[in-house]
Amino acid sequence: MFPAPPQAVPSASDLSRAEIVAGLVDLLGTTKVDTDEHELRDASVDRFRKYTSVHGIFTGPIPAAIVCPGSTEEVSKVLAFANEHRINVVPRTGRTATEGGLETLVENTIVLDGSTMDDIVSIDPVNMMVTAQCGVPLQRLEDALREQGLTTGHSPQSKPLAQMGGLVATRSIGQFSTLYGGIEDMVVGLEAVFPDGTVSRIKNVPRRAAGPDIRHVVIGNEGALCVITEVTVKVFRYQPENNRYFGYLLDDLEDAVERLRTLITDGYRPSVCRVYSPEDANQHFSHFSQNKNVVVLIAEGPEGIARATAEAIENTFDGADIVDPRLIADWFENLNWGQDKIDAEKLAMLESRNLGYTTEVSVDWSNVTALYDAVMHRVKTEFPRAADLTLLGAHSSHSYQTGTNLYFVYDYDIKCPPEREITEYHIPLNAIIVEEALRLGGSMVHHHGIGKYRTPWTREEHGSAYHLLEVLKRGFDPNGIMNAGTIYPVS
Ligand SMILES: Cc1cc2nc3c(=O)[nH]c(=O)nc-3n(C[C@H](O)[C@H](O)[C@H](O)COP(=O)(O)OP(=O)(O)OC[C@H]3O[C@@H](n4cnc5c(N)ncnc54)[C@H](O)[C@@H]3O)c2cc1C
Repeated sequence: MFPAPPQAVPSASDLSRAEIVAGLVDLLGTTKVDTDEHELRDASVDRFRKYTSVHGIFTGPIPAAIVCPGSTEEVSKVLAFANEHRINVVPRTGRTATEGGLETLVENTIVLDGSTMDDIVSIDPVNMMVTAQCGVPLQRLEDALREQGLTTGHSPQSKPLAQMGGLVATRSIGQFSTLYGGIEDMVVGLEAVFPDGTVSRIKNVPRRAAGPDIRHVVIGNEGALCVITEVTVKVFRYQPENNRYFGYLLDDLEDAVERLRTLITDGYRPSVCRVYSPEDANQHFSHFSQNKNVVVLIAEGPEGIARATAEAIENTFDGADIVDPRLIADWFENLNWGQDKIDAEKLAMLESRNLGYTTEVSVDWSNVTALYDAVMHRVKTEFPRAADLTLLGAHSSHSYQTGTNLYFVYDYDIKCPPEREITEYHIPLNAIIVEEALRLGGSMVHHHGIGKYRTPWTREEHGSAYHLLEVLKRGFDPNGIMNAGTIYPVS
């Protein structure tokens, strides 16, 4: 039995839709309050419902307004107003969310769009940090840093579109994470606004032992506790001239994962460490993958470190078939997704009725291939529409001392009306992967966030520690106005 999609929730507000809009116009003026019907419809979903939305089908509550505050003070005013009148608020920035975090589950929601708060506040090349408002796209920040020979080291595939607020709110991770870490390793300090309008600024210090690390109340909150208005992240020297690219073909997934584990646990940190199953490899590397597992690695950093890392890679993958490094470098050049690829995907979905989604989980080293095998087996034997799958595979793309992630990819032909795509295909596949990750002691979500579609398992994910999450919600959002149904299941 697979879970049902989240259900619409009636508004708890004492104000009508028109009164909410009028109140927002009073606070911000008409130019910052958008009630255009098409914009509102689009704002009711994210990429979890990309197939239904491309067909113009919007079945959930349509928000009352999209507001675009120009300052932290205006964010504070909007939240205080929403809190007083119990209006649901969904924050957004780059709108690349994939897990339903942007769905407006409650009637007459306010969508709070931070993308117009887009100043790069300061670049500090001495103390190696950059401060940016929530609406700065990561690509723009990187371009500005690279002019000074610097980089954030953060490179999610959505870098051209995703913005700093959303990147921090989802605990995002980039392709070079094994060297630079996830966003949680990069955030030095930040500013956030809480539902009652309180503005909290966590100062920038190299480290401190002044109680629990309160940055982590904000990082990964997915708009369910507060709105992030500004962030400061570390920067590093950008030295691509030292990069060395590696590719290998291996017959056996377990062998590939074991060599990766050896490399990492021996203490090496290539920026990129990826192992693709043969099925997944075929969609990226059909020109050389030969139906084998493909390993992709990049050694980077200061010259001496890059050289030592490269030597360790060559030793660890000794005996595997070597791929021409130029093929790996070329592949990286075209990996990121801008608006052009999103638009092309929309056209393709309409023309071909074939769609691809992903579910990313993590697990310790001992259980990587067990998880892969279990998911492949269950999907093939239990998923009622297995015959419609055109791709099912996985890759590991972010590795740690104790384990790695598995990023499952699945494409399918849609042989049902568009409005049933989610329940017939996406939810069952997502459920199988999440259940198997939890069964093997892993995490049900590695980097996309819980959104609204993995909430059936939030309690199981956290076990007895779910209590801590509940206390955070009660403490920071007692009226339950922040992004209802995200992280926390609707009660
Ligand atoms: C093609 C593609 C590739 C992707 N690749 C990666 C990848 O490599 N790594 C990765 O980690 N993710 C990836 N993602 C997922 C997505 O890009 C990330 O989750 C990203 O961090 C979202 O940032 P955003 O600015 O688009 O946020 P949005 O989509 O606007 O919002 C995401 C979530 O954060 C909340 N939120 C947004 N802004 C704020 C704020 N200011 N304060 C509080 N809450 C807020 C929203 O309510 C929502 O729940 C990819 C997505 C796509 C479409």
